[in-house]
Amino acid sequence: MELQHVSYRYPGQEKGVTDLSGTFPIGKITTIIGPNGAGKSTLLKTLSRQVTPQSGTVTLAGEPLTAYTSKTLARKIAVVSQRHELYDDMTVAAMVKMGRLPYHSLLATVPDEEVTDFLAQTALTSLANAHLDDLSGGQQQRVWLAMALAQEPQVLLLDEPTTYLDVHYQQTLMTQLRQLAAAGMTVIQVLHNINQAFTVSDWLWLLKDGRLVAAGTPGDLRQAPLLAETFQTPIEIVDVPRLGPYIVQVPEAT
Ligand SMILES: Nc1ncnc2c1ncn2[C@@H]1O[C@H](COP(=O)(O)OP(=O)(O)OP(=O)(O)O)[C@@H](O)[C@H]1O
Repeated sequence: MELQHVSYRYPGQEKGVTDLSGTFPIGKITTIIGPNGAGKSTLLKTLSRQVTPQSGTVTLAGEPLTAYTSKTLARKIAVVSQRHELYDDMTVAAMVKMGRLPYHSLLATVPDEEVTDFLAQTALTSLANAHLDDLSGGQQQRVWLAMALAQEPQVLLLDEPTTYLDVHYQQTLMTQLRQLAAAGMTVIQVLHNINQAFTVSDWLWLLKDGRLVAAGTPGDLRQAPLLAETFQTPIEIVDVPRLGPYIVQVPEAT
């Protein structure tokens, strides 16, 4: 995916994203980082066509996003959503079947076999008949991932996917994202955990005040002054045995 001079302002607001240009490499994990309100979620919304930029172009495989029909786009781009109470009555299997809708006209005509693999990949097989409101936050998060995978997308977008996950499942998810990228999927996520972002990603976008401050490999962006300035907090990079360089927030000098 590529952005060229993309700007989006929320209706009647000054806030949003401004003049973003750059690429999201195919088959790689790109993580968008930056302080609260930097425009990370807004950028993801421009990539999923949830919002349409007032200026600039977002392209997928060389075509502007606006050229795709909704159904075609749903076969190319999937979003791992956050929890939504609207679906509490649905079973896990029915939710994952919804992910197959870009390939069928009706939910009722999606064969059970089509969701088996996606349930297995997300360790949900034994919960297939459970209702969403009977699941823990972490289990629900896996349902959203299973739905997105059922779309068999080229691009997977995730907004803070580790929010409801314990450290074990955070690690499991990051490993799974690495496997999906290795299989050719373009993974684009927003993370607040900066060390997780630097560890798991091939490419990073650093945003602040709606603008792109820097984009590059973790090695390019692992610079204490750049991160301290962007996050407005004192930062040092320390070498942790068996872990490598680690970004730590240090107390303000008194
Ligand atoms: N629906 C909305 N209507 C109006 N302004 C919005 C809306 N959503 C976000 N904004 C504003 O746009 C700017 C960017 O918000 P965005 O949610 O993209 O930031 P973010 O980097 O994802 O923040 P956070 O880390 O806090 O989730 C912020 O100033 C925010 O107040």
